[in-house]
Amino acid sequence: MTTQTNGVFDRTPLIAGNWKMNMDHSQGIALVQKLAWTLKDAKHDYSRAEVVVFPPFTDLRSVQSLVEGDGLQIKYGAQDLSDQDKGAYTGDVSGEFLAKLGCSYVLVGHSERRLIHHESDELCRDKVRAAVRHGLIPMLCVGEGLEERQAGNHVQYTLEQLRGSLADLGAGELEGLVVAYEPVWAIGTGEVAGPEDAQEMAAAIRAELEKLYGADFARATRILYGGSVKSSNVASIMAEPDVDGALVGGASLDAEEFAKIARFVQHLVTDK
Ligand SMILES: O=C[C@H](O)COP(=O)(O)O
Repeated sequence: MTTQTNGVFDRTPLIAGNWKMNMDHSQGIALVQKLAWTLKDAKHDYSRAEVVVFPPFTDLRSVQSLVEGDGLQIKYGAQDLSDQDKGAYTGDVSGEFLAKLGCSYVLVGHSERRLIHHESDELCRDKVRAAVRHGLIPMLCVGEGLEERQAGNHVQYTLEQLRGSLADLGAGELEGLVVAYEPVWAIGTGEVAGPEDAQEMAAAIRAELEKLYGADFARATRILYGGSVKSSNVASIMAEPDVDGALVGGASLDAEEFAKIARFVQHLVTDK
């Protein structure tokens, strides 16, 4: 990644909106349209802060038509994918299909998949591999629960998830990988990890990536923070040198608020 920087490294900040199971396809179109207009009015420079949305599967074709038809610079991705490419896997969605819908990214191992659907590190690893196989950039989510945080094991726990979800994958296969650190106790709760907590974990993740894949890979990898991010707290989180963006849930459902978050980040980069 090039152009503007966060901290001391050359990485373009990324603001991602995970809609979760919200917004049907017509609501989704309206949200993307409003987001695009709001950012256009504000003269948002996408090369300084990339903007990505993760709608539900059923919205993707509509979002694709809108983005391609109107030549929007907003990117989009899916919230999950199968580790398999095709066959008797009822209800699953192949990375091949997502690539055909123009998805750039795919979330892997979001805490809601790990907790509600009991996805293991091994399955996440196979999903990362499936994403890469189809030219999708995996946005791998990791993060501890309240129990690990209170026991002081949060770094160890999160790095174990990271290693397990990337096991046997080589640096060459993972170009563009994005890691999202999401402390589960801060998701949708209004509790935000302090900027220093986000930095502590982002730095630990980067150091681990360096051990696994070397310094160049670690320097190029974007690490996002997720958990109750809003326009009122994004600036302090983004001021940390190892935090390269945000994975936003609830606040991404409001086009004006989400645009404001992206605008703040772009200004931080521009004003540096
Ligand atoms: O994917 C997004 C994260 O789970 C954060 O969600 P939230 O911003 O609603 O806390």
